[in-house]
Amino acid sequence: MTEASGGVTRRRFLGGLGLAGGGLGIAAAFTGGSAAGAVLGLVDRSPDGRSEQAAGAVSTPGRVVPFRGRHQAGIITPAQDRLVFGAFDVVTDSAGALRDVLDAWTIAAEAMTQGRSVPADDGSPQAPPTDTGEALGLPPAALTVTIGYGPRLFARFGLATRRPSALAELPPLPGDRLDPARCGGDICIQACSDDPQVAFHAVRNVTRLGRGVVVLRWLQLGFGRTSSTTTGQQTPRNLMGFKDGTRNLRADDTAALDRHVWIGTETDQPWLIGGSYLVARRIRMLIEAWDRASLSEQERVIGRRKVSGAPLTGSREYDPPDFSAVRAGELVIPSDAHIRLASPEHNAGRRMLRRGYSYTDGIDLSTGELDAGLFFISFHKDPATFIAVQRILGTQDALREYIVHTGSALFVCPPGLQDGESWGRQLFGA
Ligand SMILES: C=CC1=C(C)c2cc3[nH]c(cc4nc(cc5[nH]c(cc1n2)c(C)c5CCC(=O)O)C(CCC(=O)O)=C4C)c(C)c3C=C
Ligand SMILES: [Fe+2]
Repeated sequence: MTEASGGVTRRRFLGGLGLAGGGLGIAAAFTGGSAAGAVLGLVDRSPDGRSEQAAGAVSTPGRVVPFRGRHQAGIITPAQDRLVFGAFDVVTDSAGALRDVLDAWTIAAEAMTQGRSVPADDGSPQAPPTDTGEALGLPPAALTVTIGYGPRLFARFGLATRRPSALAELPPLPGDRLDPARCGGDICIQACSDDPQVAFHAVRNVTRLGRGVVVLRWLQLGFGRTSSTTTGQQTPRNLMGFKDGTRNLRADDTAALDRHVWIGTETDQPWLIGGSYLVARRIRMLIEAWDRASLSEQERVIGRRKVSGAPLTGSREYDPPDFSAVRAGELVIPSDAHIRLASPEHNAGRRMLRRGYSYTDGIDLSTGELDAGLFFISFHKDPATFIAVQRILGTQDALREYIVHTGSALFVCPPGLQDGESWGRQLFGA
């Protein structure tokens, strides 16, 4: 399954992450940029050896989402059906070791998004296989691997001068019932794919490549994307049964993305221009209580019709909500309706890109109720937007009765990589 092309140094580096001496091999590989795959003799997983992108097709499961570009994939690229989100703690004190891992992750992530295995060693039966193997034969399935860095990382490894001032732990927010075991992290990897096994394979393999340098702090699986990020996508439904993402920012609205999502020249860290802040919130839905609420109560809570997704002031999904409409002396969209309180009209024009997923982690053993809900992910030019909106939602939103925030994290996602760049080089600045 492998092709011997890397020699002993690279085999050791990539196979067992023997970091000593490995950096050189990786640096050489990056000078080939996107040709690194050929240099390293990557294994093509697809049965016929071709990616559908090469053949000009755009449909899943063979779809390849380009790994490199101005922005990281996995932010405004079309939301896939599945998510595996890993938050890692860095457990080494060696900046060089961390950098080497990030460089190895770059090569592995680029390969996997192309439907290839983690770059191979010489296939020695005496060593564990470089790639764990469960994605062999599976197509790329639109895999994206997106990296982000948490606030605490910048207090170490000489990175203080690279920290953007907007990156700090999220403050306690009203209504939080956070489980520390589901919060924070030094690095996040968001793997999205239309195939759950492909997404899992990506996080499993970066975890393995990082052994001794990073450890998983928490992991969240998601299914059924709960927002659309492109105009071509139908609005999906969340576990409350409502269409979620109707008024989301769209990939083709570049002016709005520049204003609300992408870090721009206002940052004190120019290396982050083109990146974005990622907020992750694990929000449990009290599904049993929700399912006992009448349809009209559910629609008043959200401010939209359940079946059509239309605002209570309209008849079709994309009708703009009229927040001033009054019927029989009452606001048609109630004052505590979720879409009113979250709207830019109510938040000084603030908007965000939502890219969350539904989750279920079985049942809450203490009550026998479902532990299921929304793994909310949003992207921001400035995380202050999330804080401001959540302060309002956490104190006034009618939805509060049916949800609990149980996990929380903030990361800054750097911009996309150019040919020849790696995550390690990008973070440490050459
Ligand atoms: C702080 C940000 C937000 C959290 C947390 C949040 C949780 C949450 N939302 C839903 C369901 C829906 N949200 C909808 C719209 C919507 N939600 C937010 C922000 C947060 N939601 C925004 C910014 C918006 C868009 C507002 C606008 O631009 O007008 C909708 C309506 C459909 C849509 O526009 O997407 C639903 C439904 C749940 C169930 C939930 C927590 C579990
Ligand atoms: Fe919402």
